[in-house]
Amino acid sequence: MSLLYRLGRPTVQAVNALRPRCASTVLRDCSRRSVVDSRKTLVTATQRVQAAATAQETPIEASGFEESLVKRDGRPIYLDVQATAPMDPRVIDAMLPYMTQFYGNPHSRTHQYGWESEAGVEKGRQQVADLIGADPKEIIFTSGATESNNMSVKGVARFYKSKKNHIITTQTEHKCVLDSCRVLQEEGFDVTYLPVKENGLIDLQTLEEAIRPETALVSIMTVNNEIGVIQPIAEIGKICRAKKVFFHTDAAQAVGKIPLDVNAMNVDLMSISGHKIYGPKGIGALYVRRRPRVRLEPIMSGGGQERGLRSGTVPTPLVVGLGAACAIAKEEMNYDAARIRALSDRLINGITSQIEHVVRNGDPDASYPGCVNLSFAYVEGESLLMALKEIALSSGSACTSASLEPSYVLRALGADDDMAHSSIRFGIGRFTTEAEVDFVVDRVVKHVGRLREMSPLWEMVQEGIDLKSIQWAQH
Ligand SMILES: Cc1ncc(COP(=O)(O)O)c(C=O)c1O
Ligand code: FES
Repeated sequence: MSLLYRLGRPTVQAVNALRPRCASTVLRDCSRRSVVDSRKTLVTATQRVQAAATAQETPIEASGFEESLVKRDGRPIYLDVQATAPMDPRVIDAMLPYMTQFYGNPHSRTHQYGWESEAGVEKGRQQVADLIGADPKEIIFTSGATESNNMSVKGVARFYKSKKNHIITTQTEHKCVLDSCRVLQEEGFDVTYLPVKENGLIDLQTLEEAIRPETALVSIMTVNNEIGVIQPIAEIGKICRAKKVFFHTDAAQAVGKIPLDVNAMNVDLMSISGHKIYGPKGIGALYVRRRPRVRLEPIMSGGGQERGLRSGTVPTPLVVGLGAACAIAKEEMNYDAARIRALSDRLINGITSQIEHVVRNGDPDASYPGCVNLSFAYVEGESLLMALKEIALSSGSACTSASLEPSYVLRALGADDDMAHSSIRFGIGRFTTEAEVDFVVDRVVKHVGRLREMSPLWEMVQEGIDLKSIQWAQH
């Protein structure tokens, strides 16, 4: 059988040695898209990759790091787990029999192949439900969090359209929530985009005041994908329940990473994504509360699978993989959390103890430690990303990484454009090692230092000039 089977229960080291070849650099992700940068020149992602490859780099001193510890296959270190995470080999182990042996259609009721497959799907449903304190009947399988978010926002709004026409969300949601809201606005709905405070968190009183008798839904994400802040979900749930408004949360970056309980938190709809929790891509789930019952208009029409809410044959191997990923996350959440926090502290302390003018974006306490977003003043984020080509990083979300526009999330926090342009997101996950973090700290410190030495602004700062006092010539 496969190498995975021969390994038995993998250790972190074994898992790391086997790390799937999925490290997509931010630049490669968007190879077919072209974008207009803030200076209005057309830049294709391919050109940017070439620029990165040919970037003239002043050689930096040998680091003294054992290269073999951090470079397993000659590819960059993967520090972009918010974009996607490598699959846990135990997940692949669970999925394989459903691709080889148990390949029946889970909706076939007339023979054993169907029953076997159905049993796999129902086990997966139970495992997903167990992770968030739900009943398995409340779990609907989808293709990912994008679909779950579309279903929740558009589905609830459209179902209750005759009675209610107002939706509340925040300015820092994932694009798929924001764009679903824009579509609803075109259909005549009214949407409130709540601002966030400087620390990235919403103000609960502002939320409460925004709720009207005609509000159908509040949609607020649990963990932000760019800055890692954790919104006060239980408090938001309490407010929504008291006001009898449905509460949806996009928990794509939170499920399996922090403890969540849909009942304790009064969540009515919760979006889940497989590939953010070391499961397969192309699968996700939506928790839909049964009591009090949430109704939604389905987006997909067809065979009426998934309680009529999501027609289409349920992909058994993917569901089994998502279930296994949830079961592992539940089992190992405390272990992972402690490891990731230690690595995160190591990264932040390593960088901030050696370079000044580094700002951590987002509330340092109410945040998931595996998502560290830092702004390096007087350094252009894009240049730093290109210099750090030994590390797969992103300046924000993968979907918008082709754009050189500063992040709308950082802007919503009130960051000025310069700081928003100089930000980098470090994503630490289950398979990140200490040696990798040390390597990253070493490279970041060296390259930030080198880029600052080339910056006239940095020179002025060193000379004690207050940049804010300068009258720049206007052309
Ligand atoms: C917060 C958040 N919501 C939704 C998504 C979309 O998830 P999926 O790729 O499963 O559609 C992502 C992925 O980037 C995310 O980070
Ligand atoms: S993949 Fe995360 S923002 Fe699109």
